[in-house]
Amino acid sequence: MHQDLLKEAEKFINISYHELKKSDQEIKARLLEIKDEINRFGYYKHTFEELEYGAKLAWRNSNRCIGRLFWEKLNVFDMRHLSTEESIAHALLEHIKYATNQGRIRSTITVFHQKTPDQSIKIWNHQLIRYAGYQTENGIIGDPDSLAFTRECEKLGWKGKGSQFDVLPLVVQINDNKPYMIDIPNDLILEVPIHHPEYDWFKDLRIKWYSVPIISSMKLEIGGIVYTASPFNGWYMGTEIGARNLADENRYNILPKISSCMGLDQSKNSSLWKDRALVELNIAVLHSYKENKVSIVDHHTASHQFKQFEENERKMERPLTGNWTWLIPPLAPATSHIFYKQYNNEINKPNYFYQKPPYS
Ligand code: HEM
Ligand SMILES: N=C(Nc1cccc(CNC[C@@H]2CCCN2)c1)c1cccs1
Repeated sequence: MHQDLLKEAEKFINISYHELKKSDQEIKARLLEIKDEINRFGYYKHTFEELEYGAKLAWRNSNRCIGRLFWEKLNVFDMRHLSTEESIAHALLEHIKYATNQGRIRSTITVFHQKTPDQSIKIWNHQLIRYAGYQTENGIIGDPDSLAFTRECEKLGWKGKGSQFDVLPLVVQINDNKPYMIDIPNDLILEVPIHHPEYDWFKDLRIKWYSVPIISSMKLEIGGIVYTASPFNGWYMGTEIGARNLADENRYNILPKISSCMGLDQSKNSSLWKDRALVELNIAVLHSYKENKVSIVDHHTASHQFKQFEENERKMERPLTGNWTWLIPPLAPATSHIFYKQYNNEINKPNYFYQKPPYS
């Protein structure tokens, strides 16, 4: 058991210290320290520099991520010293504030204490900011993806307003303690009303989305150490909102409404009414975020940025890994160079991984 941990630690220290241009001397010394710590405690503690670079490497190794050109620009908040639910929840609110930055979104990760035999920290939210989903006798209100988590929050005493866009509370759990739940203050939640640059009726659909996607359900693994609470954010690619979150039938499913307002013929597939509604919805999303000065990237620009990332990695003689099925954008995929290439989907570490949900 400690052998694997030591092996993972050695691989990580060798890669990171080499890239950080440290001497062989330093590498050897650090490895001795870690070996000793593992022998005494069964795990070891990262320096801040190791944690910071490890979080960046994990982003660079995220095969499904099209946004990796900016992997070196990640703001890392070290919150490993926090040991109470209240202080952890407060740090999450600070993360939301700092990352949002009034719309000039800053890629940020907050890392809480590593998993050890006597301490595990779990954030129950999928994303720090997300809308509730309610099952009612006449269908689902809100985000169907949130049905299970919304029920957990209600079990913990939360009561939503029952609207299409109720922001869920934060839920933090240490070990097997009763989960700690708090509402996010409204002034911390920056949202964008979705309007269309030409179709004035679009605003009557009364749809909006939140500015900052902050993934809080994945774990970060660096050199054999697992950080089960390590929420991270970037900014949205428009298609995530316009081609999936608002468009999927099992999400907000608004294409039929848009198509009716556009007066399209929904009686036959070949009118491509779905495609026309999709394009206008995605134009509206990009237009609205830009109008509100909230960071967003269109899928064409994001593809070009990813191409630059590929070139940088080749120049640095690092083998590129990627997951084609996630990298191609869901809208006009064949207009992206990604569509025409194959990618090695090998999983390198450090990386971000799914973990089993704390509730079920
Ligand atoms: C800066 C702007 C960024 C953009 C535009 C971006 C874009 C994306 C998109 C579009 C996806 C696919 C998501 C989906 O289809 O559900 C994705 C996946 C992913 N991104 Fe990025 N990303 C960015 C930054 C980051 C950062 C800062 C991290 C971590 C430090 C990150 C880690 C990941 C991971 C781990 C996945 C895979 C998630 C999964 O497997 O469910 N990304 N990214
Ligand atoms: N732009 C983003 N999008 C993103 C990134 C990772 C994961 C997700 C959520 N993906 C899960 C959904 C639900 C199933 C398929 N997609 C979104 C970012 C979120 C956090 C950093 S970047």
